[in-house]
Amino acid sequence: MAKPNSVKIVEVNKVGPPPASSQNSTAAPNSLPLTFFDLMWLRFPPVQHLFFYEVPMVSNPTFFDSIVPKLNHSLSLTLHHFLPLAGSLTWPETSHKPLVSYVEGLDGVSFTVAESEVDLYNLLLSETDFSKATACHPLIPHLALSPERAAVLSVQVTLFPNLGFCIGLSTHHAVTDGKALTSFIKTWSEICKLGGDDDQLIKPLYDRSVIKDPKGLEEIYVEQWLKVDGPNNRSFLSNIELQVPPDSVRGTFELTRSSIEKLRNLVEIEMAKKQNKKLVHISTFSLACAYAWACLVKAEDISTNVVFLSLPVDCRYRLEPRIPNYWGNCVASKVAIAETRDVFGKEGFVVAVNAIGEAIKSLDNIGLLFDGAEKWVSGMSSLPPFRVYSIAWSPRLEVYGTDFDWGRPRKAYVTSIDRTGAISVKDSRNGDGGVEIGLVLNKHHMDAFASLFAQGIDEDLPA
Ligand SMILES: CC(C)(COP(=O)(O)OP(=O)(O)OC[C@H]1O[C@@H](n2cnc3c(N)ncnc32)[C@H](O)[C@@H]1OP(=O)(O)O)[C@@H](O)C(=O)NCCC(=O)NCCSC(=O)CC(=O)O
Repeated sequence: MAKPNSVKIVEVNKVGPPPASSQNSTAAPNSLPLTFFDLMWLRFPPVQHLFFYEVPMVSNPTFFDSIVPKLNHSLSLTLHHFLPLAGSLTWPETSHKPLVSYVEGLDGVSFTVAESEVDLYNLLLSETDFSKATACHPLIPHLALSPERAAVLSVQVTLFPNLGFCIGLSTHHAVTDGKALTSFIKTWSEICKLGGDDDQLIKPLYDRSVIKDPKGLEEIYVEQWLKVDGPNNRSFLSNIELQVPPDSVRGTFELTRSSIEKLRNLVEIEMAKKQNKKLVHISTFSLACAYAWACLVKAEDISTNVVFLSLPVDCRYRLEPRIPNYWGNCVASKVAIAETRDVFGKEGFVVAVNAIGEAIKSLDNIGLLFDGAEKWVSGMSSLPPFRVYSIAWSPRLEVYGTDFDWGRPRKAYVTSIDRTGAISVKDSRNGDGGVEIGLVLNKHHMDAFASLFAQGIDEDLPA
């Protein structure tokens, strides 16, 4: 019997933008230097996503003769505006830092077409069972990495006969963050839906001079990376091999709009009781992250005195001047800190909201945005001896709005959290302003988390 995780690879080809001669001058630059924001992620494992689309009764001919060519052609048109994604990262001896460049005829996006041979669709989308974390791996495209060269994007489309298909993406974080990747995916889906290029689409800003670096972080990060397993280590391979823990399972948990409102009321009541005027930031994001974090600390029965939660912060709206359309990496990191025993307490969730709120509130002071940034690369190049929780993705990136012409995704996963251990936070599929939490844990911790998660929102919280 076939193992319930196998797909048949039908073809692998390379997709690039249309030839330069056939295009107008709005193309993205062929080559870009990395900024300090990019350098932070130089050896980070690929960020991987899966988007499942339900297309009942989809046949093999429809998929191979219509859907795949449509996705392939629109990808090519889209890459014209996002050339770095079709390129490669290199670090020539003549350059003091790495760069990403696209060379026509050499580079391109690896595009794999596959067919699922078993019912992976129902296995992975089951609402009642947790799927094995590795079950979805055959749907994720390989991102070619070698010491000398790293691919930036690879794509895989996989057919589930009669059920639908899935689009898998692997990307290199040193070239794109969540906002930049989302702008590419949204543009691709729009072009696919419209059936051609659209000049009205918002064009990315590639100008690197808008990124100021008064602390000299670029120099610091380059020096630090060269020294990790160095001297002069210009490799793209990580010194830390992040593994998917054996026996881990993948879980998705929904906080509906009304659950979030209940949580918000709970926090406000607790704050009023204590006449605590300190808490000034109670957003949907902080409530959702705090709830997941508090449940997780309890489920994992953490024994350290203090717990940390690292939050990604989009700096595009926080730099002066603002750079909303900047394309590349522009995320910083803020860490929320709480005493573990307080998180375990009856008001653990409120403690977690406070900790996250304080971390986010500190961003009002732009001077604190890069506080401690000198140590960000050293933090990335070694594993801490204790659990550091982190958040991946953001509800604001609205993955469930990604419609390539086959409707909203039936399900979207940030699958790479299985290596990083991050908590993924996304918008809710039903578009009600709720939040979807994604986790990969061992089965024992997942069961404990599920129970705590359900208890907390089922309890009679004031609505
Ligand atoms: C620091 C933050 C997380 C804090 O978020 P918060 O929502 O708590 O606070 P905030 O000040 O931004 O927003 C306060 C309120 O205004 C609303 N609001 C503000 N700006 C908005 C916008 N542009 N679009 C829609 N809503 C917006 C919020 O929804 C919220 O309302 P309401 O409470 O009603 O909702 C965020 O500002 C931020 O930078 N988010 C982006 C993170 C990101 O890019 N992540 C991807 C990283 S890359 C990645 O993850 C890849 C990987 O590593 O795997």
